[in-house]
Amino acid sequence: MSTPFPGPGAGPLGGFSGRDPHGPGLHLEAVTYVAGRTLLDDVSVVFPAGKVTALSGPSGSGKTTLLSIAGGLLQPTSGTAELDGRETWTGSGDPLPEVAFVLQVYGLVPILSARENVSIALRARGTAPADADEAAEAALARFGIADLGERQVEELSGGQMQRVACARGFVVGADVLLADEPTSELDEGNRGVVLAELREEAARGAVVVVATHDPAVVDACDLHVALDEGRVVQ
Ligand SMILES: Nc1ncnc2c1ncn2[C@@H]1O[C@H](COP(=O)(O)OP(=O)(O)OP(=O)(O)O)[C@@H](O)[C@H]1O
Repeated sequence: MSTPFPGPGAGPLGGFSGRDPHGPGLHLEAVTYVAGRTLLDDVSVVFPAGKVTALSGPSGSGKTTLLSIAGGLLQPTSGTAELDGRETWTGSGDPLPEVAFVLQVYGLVPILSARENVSIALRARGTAPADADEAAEAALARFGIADLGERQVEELSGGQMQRVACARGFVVGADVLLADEPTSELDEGNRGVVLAELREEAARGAVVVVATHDPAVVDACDLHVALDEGRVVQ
């Protein structure tokens, strides 16, 4: 079964061409990151609001590093990452409240239930516990795992954990959603579900960036930025 959510096609230079470079979105300008060696080298790219951008590249090409700088987890060695004119690096390594991540390593708390893992993302932002729990259940349902809400995360399969991580990232309704390989453990049907949800987030105006190795995911995105050895090659 092919993905039921084909995008308009991710053309060459999709991350750059044909758009106002100053439009709403996440703007990275001449970003370089050095940690022993140069991991990102003079990267300038725009992730526009309302679009899903695929970030592809071989393993080790710098995708996670780029997402981390884009979302304010890491300070660039030089250059800037700005969300609508505001630097995402706030000096602490905490992301802006407008930014949500789906992390490649999930970052779930193993002894908490799936619902609790999703709920805490909202509670941390000040949502009342009962409302957060209700929204968490709805978010789990978006990814087809409503029945797993009470299960401890350490009892779940890799793919189930990945869907909990997706629910936790998506539940916030953030202005910026940065998803690092969110479909790597999923079968084709569940990959289609995640792609549809990514498109929903963009449709409500969010900046959505998805790091991926999967050509089917790239094809389903609106735009495509490719990295190789820390440089943008497409
Ligand atoms: N804190 C760090 N210090 C030194 N090197 C690092 C650090 N973090 C990542 N690296 C290296 O930087 C390079 C880019 O890593 P990164 O995780 O960004 O790549 P990636 O494209 O996301 O890879 P993958 O597809 O395997 O997840 C790799 O060679 C990695 O070993």
